[in-house]
Amino acid sequence: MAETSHKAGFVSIVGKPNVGKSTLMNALVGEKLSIITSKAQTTRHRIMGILNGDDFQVVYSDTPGIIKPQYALHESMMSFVRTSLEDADVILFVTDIYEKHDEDDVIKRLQHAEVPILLLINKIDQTTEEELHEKVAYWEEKMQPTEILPISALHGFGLEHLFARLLHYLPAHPPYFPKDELTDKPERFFVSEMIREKIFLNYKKEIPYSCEVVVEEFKEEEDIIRIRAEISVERRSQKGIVIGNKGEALKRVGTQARIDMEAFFQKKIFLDLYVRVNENWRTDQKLLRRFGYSE
Ligand SMILES: Nc1nc2c(ncn2[C@@H]2O[C@H](COP(=O)(O)OP(=O)(O)OP(=O)(O)O)[C@@H](O)[C@H]2O)c(=O)[nH]1
Repeated sequence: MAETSHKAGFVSIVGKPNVGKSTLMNALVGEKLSIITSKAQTTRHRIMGILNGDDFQVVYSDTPGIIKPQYALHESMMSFVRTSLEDADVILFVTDIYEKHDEDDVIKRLQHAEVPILLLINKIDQTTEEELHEKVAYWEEKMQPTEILPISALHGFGLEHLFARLLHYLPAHPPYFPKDELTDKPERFFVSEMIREKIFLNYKKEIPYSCEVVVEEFKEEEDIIRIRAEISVERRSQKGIVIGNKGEALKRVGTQARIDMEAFFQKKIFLDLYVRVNENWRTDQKLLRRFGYSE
């Protein structure tokens, strides 16, 4: 294979919260790298998912949903989106059939992009043809993207065509990463994300947004991985809720996360979970840095 016939590039997946960005990246990469829940703002980091072929390498970036920042954590989440847009060779702007037409803030960010923008209308499994036509017409007028593609990330509709169009726009370039690499994130990152996903699934209201997970210990032995992770909450009252009556709630989170980890690492997992109060960590720059919210 001649080096020049190889295509490689960075593809940024951006859009509002909950439109299906993580579902799309996982479907395109063929691995569950990004956690998915029905709650908005599940993704807090930029997560790269790399898809390798003989003559291509697509480096996808899943990013946090675009919001107006309300505290330091949000500022940091939005800085991940900004750098991801700056690096992009192709932008996948994901919207869905439910998104309200108030996206001017997002559109302003994309207006200066000098790379192709593929606008994806997701969740078409839940709409009618007529509604879809309306959405397409709306976006054509509002944003004039390079292409508009209707998809269903969850059901895999339209993804083959999307991939073909992506490859078309990808520049000729040698691979950026070794061909056996799947992501830029270390194992510990995925461990903390699996725990965070279970927190999102098991608690209500502000609790998921007030929790952060740090893996304090990750010890791989021959037949077992021993993991110790700490869940930070913002207030004492939240600690009680996360632990639950006789520790039952925390135990449930641990059990569910362990099952996912055993599937991911193909190894037995011993998981030890602690809860600690780190007051106002979402606004504390030092703690945010410790939790990995800086580039
Ligand atoms: N019906 C339907 N639901 C979908 C589709 N794609 C994603 N979803 C659902 O939409 C919800 C949000 O999906 P995510 O992939 O977490 O969305 P996101 O844009 O990454 O969300 P943030 O982390 O908030 O930015 C989940 O409940 C998904 O199962 C789709 O094609 N059809």
